Amino acid sequence: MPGKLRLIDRRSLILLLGLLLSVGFFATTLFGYFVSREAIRSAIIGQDLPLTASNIYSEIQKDLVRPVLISSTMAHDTFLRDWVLGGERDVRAMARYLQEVKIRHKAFSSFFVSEKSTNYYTGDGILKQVSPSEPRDVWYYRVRKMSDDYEINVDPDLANRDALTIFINYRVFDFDNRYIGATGIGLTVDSVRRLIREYQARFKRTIYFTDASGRVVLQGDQAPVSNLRQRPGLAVQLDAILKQGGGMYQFVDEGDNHILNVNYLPELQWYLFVEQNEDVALAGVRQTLYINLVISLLVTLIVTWLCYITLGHYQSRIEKMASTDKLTGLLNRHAFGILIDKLIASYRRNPRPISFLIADIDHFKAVNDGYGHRVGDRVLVQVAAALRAQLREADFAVRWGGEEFLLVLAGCTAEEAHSVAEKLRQAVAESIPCAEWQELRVTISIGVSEFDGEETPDQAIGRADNALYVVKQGGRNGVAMAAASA
Ligand SMILES: Nc1nc2c(ncn2[C@@H]2O[C@H](COP(=O)(O)OP(=O)(O)OP(=O)(O)O)[C@@H](O)[C@H]2O)c(=O)[nH]1
Repeated sequence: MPGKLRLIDRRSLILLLGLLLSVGFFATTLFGYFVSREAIRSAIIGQDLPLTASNIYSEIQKDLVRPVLISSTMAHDTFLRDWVLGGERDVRAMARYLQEVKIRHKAFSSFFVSEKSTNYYTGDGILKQVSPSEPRDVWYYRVRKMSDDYEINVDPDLANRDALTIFINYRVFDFDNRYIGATGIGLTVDSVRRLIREYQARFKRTIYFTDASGRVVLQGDQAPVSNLRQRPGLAVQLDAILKQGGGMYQFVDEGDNHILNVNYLPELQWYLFVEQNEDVALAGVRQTLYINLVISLLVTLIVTWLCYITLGHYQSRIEKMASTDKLTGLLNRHAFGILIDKLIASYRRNPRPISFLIADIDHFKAVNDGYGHRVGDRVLVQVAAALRAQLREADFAVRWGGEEFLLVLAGCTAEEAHSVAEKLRQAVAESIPCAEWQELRVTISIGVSEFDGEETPDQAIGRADNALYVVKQGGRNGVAMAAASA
């Protein structure tokens, strides 16, 4: 029973250790995760998105603001206005002018459309005449009516292969402020698109430009939608965002939280949207969290397993030390108490004979006195070894007293135990217990009893002891069977 109790103690200890380690690891891993998540979140809000926005902004300024200035210069150019007012006579002069502008500013095209003649002039001369019924000329009739000085028109139809083409359409007035046509240049915004693509690929950010209505006018490869009002999470706050003209926002789209940085570009009357899907940004830390949890679990399992093995090892060593006689290696009386209880319990369930042998070395005092205690000890060890040699698996031998031994033979009747005792007696008598003292011989006397099921084990051993006494009285070196219990 104490052994079982100790086992339960060991299991509880290991469970407690495992629990403590798991809770500790789990708490630190989770704490680390939340700290990293907050750090990433504040970096997205405080640095990443504003920085991306300002980089894109300066790139778009470089790509678009300059062309607006060029178009403005063209619209206010006295040559152009004088040439129109002079009756648009020398087409080649206008073509040269437009060609020059195009080459000097590396534009994709340069143009002037006259209100009076409806001619569409380019660097090559008259391209065509614009007409209100021609869908491709719709832009001109829009520009003609608009109140602003210019518009920026992203024209996908005129895309030059993969390159997106943008036209700056600038209204031209004569010196009396009468509308006389529209001029400007067409250009590609490849560098902006390249930058957008790069940011999107590297940081998994979505970048696009919208006009004041929320329509997407410029994007990398793909904007989430062509109009932001199609995104329910964003649509509800879109008007407020566009009205405020920029800031940091959040919205939920398809279950994911998105952080949004919006900037208004007054030069273009566009809004720059830089958006980060927070769940995508946190995928890395979340993966690290899972890996950490798995590592923590493995470490916990390994540590608890090692502790379980080590504790078991030391426990069995301590148990062995506590239950064994140091000199002979036989069991001591404490161990006997545990084992005999088990044996008797199994006898109660399934009665099988149990025999006891009490063996005592004859005249051992004389050995000690004659050869010294060291030799006496060696004799004890040798006799113990001879006893152990007779044991089967279910049997056990106990150092019962100084030079007295008890053998418990399970499944052995008194008759069988008697013959075992006789063999033992002979073996000891014939052995040389100490190699240094070849002439030294010892004998043993043995009393044998069989447990009758009615008595206690102590009583059966007492009967064997009485039989031993009889052998001693009879001259020693013999075996005697105990009398039946009274
Ligand atoms: N060397 C040694 N001697 C021991 C040990 N334990 C007990 N003894 C001695 O064993 C001797 C036992 O002597 P007695 O009880 O008189 O018995 P005996 O001399 O064997 O005589 P009988 O039993 O009558 O044959 C004592 O002198 C004890 O001191 C031990 O561990 N080592």
